[in-house]
Amino acid sequence: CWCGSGTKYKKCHRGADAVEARKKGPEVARKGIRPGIISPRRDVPLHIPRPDYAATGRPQRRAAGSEIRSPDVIARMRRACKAAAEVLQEVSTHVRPGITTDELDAITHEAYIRRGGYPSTLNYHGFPKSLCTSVNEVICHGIPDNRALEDGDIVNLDITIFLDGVHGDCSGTFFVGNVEPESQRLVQVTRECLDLGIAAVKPGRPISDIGRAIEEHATKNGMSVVRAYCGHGIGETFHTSLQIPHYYEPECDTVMEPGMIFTVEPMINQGGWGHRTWDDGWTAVTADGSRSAQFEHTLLVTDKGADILTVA
Ligand SMILES: O=C(NO)c1ccnc2c1ccn2Cc1ccccc1
Ligand SMILES: [Co+2]
Ligand SMILES: [Co+2]
Ligand SMILES: [Co+2]
Repeated sequence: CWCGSGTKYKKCHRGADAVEARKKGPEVARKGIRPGIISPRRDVPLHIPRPDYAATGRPQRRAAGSEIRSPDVIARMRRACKAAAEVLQEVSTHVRPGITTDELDAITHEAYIRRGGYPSTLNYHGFPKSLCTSVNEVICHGIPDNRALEDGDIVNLDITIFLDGVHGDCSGTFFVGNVEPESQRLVQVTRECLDLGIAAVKPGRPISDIGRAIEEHATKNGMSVVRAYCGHGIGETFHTSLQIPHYYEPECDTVMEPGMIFTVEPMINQGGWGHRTWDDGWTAVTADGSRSAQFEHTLLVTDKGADILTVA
């Protein structure tokens, strides 16, 4: 299934997810149409090295390899992840009521290129922009468009840079102007979920420890964990076959080992965990219209725990 856990369809969250969304009936379906307009794709100067899929949109299928990264890849990942964190920091300073998500995309696009990097999401499976901007009930993969951010919104900016042959991936959820307390609490709990998930990273322990720590904290606070999108192995490819569920999935029993590099990127909903996808094929929204927040880091497993790489 989607998260690679091999769970049978009837048990897998995607099956339950689809059933849940159908139960919601037409009022959810109507929301599937994008309100904004997407601008033409931005160019990347030819001197910028680009990933294999930049021209075709399709990443080369590679056999599942070792998840243990070489010292050379680790060194390059440290630089790419630092650059990603710097870009996130820089772009977040532009978040305010009135700016459009497309303008944020343009700022991000230039910030990557200024650092000699390629926007990893651009044309990744055909994704049309250099940044994901997920506003309010959008869970992830929001496409920048001419929608202006409004006072009271929350917006996740998901940054991934391809630099020196490797990908650095991080995201944060930011307040637009004055945000009401319930949404502030959602963002706070989501940041705590990321911190607790990373604290659970220990060599010798199974990957499922991460989702257990996150799900416990989210549900304790009356919130839910999105099940359809996971963290992932990352390095010379944007995604590897390693999946990191943010809910407790005992079947995800891969043992964490020093040298592994993956993201933890919990998406936490105010209401139920169900999602649906807009008709653009990318934008994921909560099935019940409640708000969703996300934070993401790329981290290296060390013999003591986790070394967070996406720090500016
Ligand atoms: O790890 C990610 N973000 O942290 C991540 C994972 C997979 N696809 C991604 C991202 C970001 C952007 N896309 C592009 C896209 C491709 C196909 C379907 C939907 C979106
Ligand atoms: Co699944
Ligand atoms: Co990301
Ligand atoms: Co990611």
